[in-house]
Amino acid sequence: MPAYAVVGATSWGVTLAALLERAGNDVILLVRSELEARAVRAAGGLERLGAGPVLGPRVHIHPMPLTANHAAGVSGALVAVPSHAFRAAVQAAGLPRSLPVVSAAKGLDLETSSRMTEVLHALGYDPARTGALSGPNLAHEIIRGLPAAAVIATPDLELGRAWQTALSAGAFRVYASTDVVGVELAGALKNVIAIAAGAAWGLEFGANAVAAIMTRGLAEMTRLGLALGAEVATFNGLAGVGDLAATCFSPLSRNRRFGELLAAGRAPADAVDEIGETVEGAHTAPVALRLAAAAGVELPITAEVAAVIGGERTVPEAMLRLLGRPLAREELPRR
Ligand SMILES: NC(=O)c1ccc[n+]([C@@H]2O[C@H](COP(=O)([O-])OP(=O)(O)OC[C@H]3O[C@@H](n4cnc5c(N)ncnc54)[C@H](O)[C@@H]3O)[C@@H](O)[C@H]2O)c1
Ligand SMILES: O=P(O)(O)OC[C@H](O)CO
Repeated sequence: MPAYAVVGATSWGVTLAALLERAGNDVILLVRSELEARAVRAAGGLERLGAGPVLGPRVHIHPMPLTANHAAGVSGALVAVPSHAFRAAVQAAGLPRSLPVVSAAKGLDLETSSRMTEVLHALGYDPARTGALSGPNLAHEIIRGLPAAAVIATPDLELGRAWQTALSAGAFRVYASTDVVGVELAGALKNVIAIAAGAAWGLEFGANAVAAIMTRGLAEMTRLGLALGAEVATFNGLAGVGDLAATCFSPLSRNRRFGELLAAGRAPADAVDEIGETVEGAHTAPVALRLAAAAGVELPITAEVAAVIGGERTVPEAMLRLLGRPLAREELPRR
């Protein structure tokens, strides 16, 4: 029986463990402590997912690290912790360096501006066997069995096909890609644009304004992606426009809700506390700006989001600055 490891009993980690099990795999869910293992076993998952027990008998919940005994039967690992905890979680998980490892996180490393697969490479994992999973994937919907699609990017399409089979279960459909850079960048950058969309919802600007933010946001995500070696098509796919749409429109999105709270005048730290879960875009905005400056690319929406998070201006001031930019031709990145 194929077996896979999932690192992190987060909303997405538990959902991925459930999907792998539903697709017929044995799963080892690696958690931070025996105490956490007991809590996840007792709940059959995570209470905050609001779906009741979702993990069956083929999901084995163990504290990190992966033991040599368990590692022998594992075909691959998915890492589903927030990007700020990614490096430490991978180190603690003790995954063999030869194992295919996929990042399911949607963020960039604050210290090094790296993508999560670059963090894996820096830790000694084989670039040919690492990849990224992304797409319009709100865990709360997927865990209830609602239809959704994702994209898994690996340098080698054969490896991607194996992941597709491992993860596609019921109404969850996984597509394969070889554009690791694009899938990772799209997944991270869309969170920042979703904060701006949330702010527009919070100010009751309406669907026209949100659609404009999404469209111009997609243009700046694509510009940066192209400058960093991604393919334009990826930004028109599930990891790009697909995830951007889900995140900007769904009230379930933490990034959107964060933007709404900022628009209501909440301090960024208070808004994160109130949400009580991961808000990746808040960390990604300044990193994206650093990458853009180094690549000579302009990211106007991201810059305003970073300025609001940095306490330099209020949401209404940021919106006025975006609306007051010089009139321009509608340039859409194509290459
Ligand atoms: N939740 C979703 O719908 C969803 C969907 C797709 C991708 N993602 C991505 O998955 C990553 C994790 O997000 P999430 O929503 O599943 O997280 P979450 O908000 O459910 O959990 C984050 C919290 O989990 C706890 N945690 C558990 N194990 C941890 C570990 N090993 N290291 C650090 N913290 C740990 C911490 O308390 C942390 O604050 C993010 O990068 C997110 O963008 C999330
Ligand atoms: O709740 P968010 O904003 O972190 O979004 C979750 C997923 O990334 C949506 O695809």
